[in-house]
Amino acid sequence: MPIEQKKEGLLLEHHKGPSVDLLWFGAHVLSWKSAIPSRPDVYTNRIFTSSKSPLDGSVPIRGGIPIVFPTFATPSHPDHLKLPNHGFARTEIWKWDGNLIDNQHEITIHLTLDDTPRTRRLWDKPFHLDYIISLQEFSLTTTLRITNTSASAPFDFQALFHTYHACPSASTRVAPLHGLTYFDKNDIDTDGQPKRKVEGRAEGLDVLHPTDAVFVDPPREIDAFWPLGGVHISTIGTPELVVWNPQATAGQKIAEMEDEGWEKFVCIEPGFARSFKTLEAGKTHVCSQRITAL
Ligand SMILES: O=P(O)(O)OC[C@H]1O[C@H](O)[C@H](O)[C@@H](O)[C@@H]1O
Repeated sequence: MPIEQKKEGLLLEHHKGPSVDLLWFGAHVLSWKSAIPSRPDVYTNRIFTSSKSPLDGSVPIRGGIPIVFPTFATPSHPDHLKLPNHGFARTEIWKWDGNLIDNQHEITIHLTLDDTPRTRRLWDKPFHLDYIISLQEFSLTTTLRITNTSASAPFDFQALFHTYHACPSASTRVAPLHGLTYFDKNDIDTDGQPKRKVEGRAEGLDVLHPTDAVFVDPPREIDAFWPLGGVHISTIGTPELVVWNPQATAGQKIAEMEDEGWEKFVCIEPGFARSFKTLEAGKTHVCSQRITAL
């Protein structure tokens, strides 16, 4: 059965072995089990989800691929001030709109979210979201289409795939980011804003220290690599990239984080994390990430 519908979500099982487990709550991808071309029979989970995270919808999930929309982090935009951290897309119940593709090569499904009286109380804008999840033999693609369904008014949003890549954080590097400008959310200037810096590690960024960096205009092709593996990430429509790992001191204080959880992931988050996208009435913006297991 390539697509199993469960009460709480879906299990996608590709004909060649990989699988994805996701919830209706937040359209949250919890796991992606994939092999790599050089070892096609060995499946590992490529996405970290904290074992202490309740999955019953009572609180946002710690791990997986949270969908951030319509604000990133603590809201700053005047239209966003009633929104929770990272917005509401990760805590709303999404609808399954059926399978788009289900064959030997890929399984592609489509979920949707529309504004409701509850979302309008937090952010008074009409919208439609399409979330398309595509599982191939060695890759997972997540695509978010954001549509402004107003007949007349634009809105400003942020959106991002807050992907918790399962990896040994102490030996993971992310590249190529060398020479790029980033804003360091762990180093705040006297004006209360993250300091602007330039990434200097030619061998790749590491997260040996607490890292919360928002890169501007990153390359569309990024690698994360560690001694026994890696992922290649291709993005579309995402002008910024966040790399986040709290390390122990901050990590121990994070809600729903399992013990030493920060040693098991690096978040690599393409999207709008600093800038806002203005979407005119009736228009759609598409953000996408394709993650290939290496
Ligand atoms: O605790 P959460 O709302 O899941 O956010 C976790 C982290 O997400 C992002 O990566 C932000 O850049 C961090 O500043 C934040 O701490």
